[in-house]
Amino acid sequence: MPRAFVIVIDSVGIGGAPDADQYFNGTLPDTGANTVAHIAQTAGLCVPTLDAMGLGAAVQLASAETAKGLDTTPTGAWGAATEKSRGKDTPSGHWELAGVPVPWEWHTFPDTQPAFPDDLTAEICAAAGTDGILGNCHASGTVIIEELGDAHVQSGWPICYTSVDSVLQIAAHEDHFGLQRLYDLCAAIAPTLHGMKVGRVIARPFVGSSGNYTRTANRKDFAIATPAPTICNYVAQAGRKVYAVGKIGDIFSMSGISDLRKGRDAELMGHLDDLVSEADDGSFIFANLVEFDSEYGHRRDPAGYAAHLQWFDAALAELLPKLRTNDLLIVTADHGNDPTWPGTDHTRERVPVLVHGAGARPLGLLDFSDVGASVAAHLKIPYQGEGKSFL
Ligand SMILES: O=P(O)(O)O[C@H]1O[C@H](CO)[C@@H](O)[C@H]1O
Ligand SMILES: [Mn+2]
Ligand SMILES: [Mn+2]
Repeated sequence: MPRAFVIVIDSVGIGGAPDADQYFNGTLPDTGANTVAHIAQTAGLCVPTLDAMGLGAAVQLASAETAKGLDTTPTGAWGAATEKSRGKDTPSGHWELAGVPVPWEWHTFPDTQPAFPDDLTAEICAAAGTDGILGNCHASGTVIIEELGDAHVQSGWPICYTSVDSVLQIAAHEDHFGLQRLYDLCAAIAPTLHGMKVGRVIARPFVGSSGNYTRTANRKDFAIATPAPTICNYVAQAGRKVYAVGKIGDIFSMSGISDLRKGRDAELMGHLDDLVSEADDGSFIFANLVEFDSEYGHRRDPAGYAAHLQWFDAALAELLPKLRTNDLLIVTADHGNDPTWPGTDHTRERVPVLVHGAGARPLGLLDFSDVGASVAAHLKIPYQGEGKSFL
């Protein structure tokens, strides 16, 4: 029986979103942002496997820009997908890839201090058992723990911050505040935030001492439930297994998912390698590799981003020959995060859809949800999500 692998390389956008002018980093619209093309231009990019799957061709189709050095004639099926959900965040992108565009406007918090309404702050304090919170503003997560880490350790107050995304993030020290206490705090306030149509409460634990605070891999997202069944649910309803790798479990609140494997990106590639040999016939393997976004995109580090793409390209080159004859593997992304762009937020972009196991052909301009529909078609299961199969 056929199996389907979808690997989301988080934030690897290819420019050209027709509505980029409606999305911002600060006051600057995302018009012209292009994660892959601008990394190739500023840092240099050597990704022969992705390019052979169609990455360079997809950049050109999406944005009419050329990604320097990406000029191979594709030997895979390739296209560029456009998002319709009104959000350039991770849940919007993943849900739509999974066949469920977001039907509502997300609630975001203003770029003011305080950013959060007083009644919400009071609820956080009550749940945390503290007299106040720190932060209460838009921030970069690595910068705010540098700035407020000492005050957090001294006062015991949680550091609460947000971004242009529909999120409330809480940073707290694993030893001084406690990891489980942080998770419990996020879980306690999540229903209120979800009721406000805030997509996620994110626990951002960190360790270390003054001048040396670092975030750990124990990040946990408490996401709002999807408004309709996703490809994960349809696969599960057909009696097949759904393996989630990385953040996928959090993004879909584990709905439809029967096996979860987590870790840093290098470990996640190891999990994918294991799953190529051990995943059940007829199953769906859905992976997210987050470090493109969290370590390099938000940190505006084009050289680091290029190196991580090159690492992934080499790992993918080792994985592809191990796939079985009937396996389908799709590499795609959920939004952009151009590391050459002002600000530290995501950028509204089209994403690549690079398909191994479906011949060599251009698929043209696609919708995000065509990915979910194609997985269903490949697995030959009933599917009532959005999208049209490109197979
Ligand atoms: O700066 P950090 O904490 O990495 O935050 C980033 O991560 C959040 C969730 O992916 C985004 O909304 C962005 O703000
Ligand atoms: Mn993302
Ligand atoms: Mn992000």
